[in-house]
Amino acid sequence: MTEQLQTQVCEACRADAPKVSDAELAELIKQIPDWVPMARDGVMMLEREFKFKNFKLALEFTNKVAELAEAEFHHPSILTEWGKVTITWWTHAINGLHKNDFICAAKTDALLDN
Ligand SMILES: C[C@H](O)[C@H](O)[C@H]1CNC2=NC(N)=NC(=O)C2=N1
Repeated sequence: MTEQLQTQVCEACRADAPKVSDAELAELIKQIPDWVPMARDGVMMLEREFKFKNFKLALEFTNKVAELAEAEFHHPSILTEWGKVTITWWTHAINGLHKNDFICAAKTDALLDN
């Protein structure tokens, strides 16, 4: 579980896929420390706010996340505002967190590097 998340790819979302355990979450979150695990309506999610100087930069980042989502065929909630983008990852098929969500959160962070 400690292999670099950024280098991994998502697997197909299956309804019978296992949710990450509390122990796995505690381990995986170490690689994505800026993300906040949270429960909304009983569904575990990972959320992070990204700050930008204006709306144009926020939108450019939004589009990069959209391309990532399509490449991995795993899609987040994206809230795009002036100077801020809030990304929330969870797996709809299992109503909770799958390793895919951690991989995509790590890949989202990597979008800031380029
Ligand atoms: C049909 C189903 O929506 C697809 O297999 C994919 C699309 N993208 C997805 N994204 C996320 N976050 N969770 C899913 O379960 C999911 N399923």
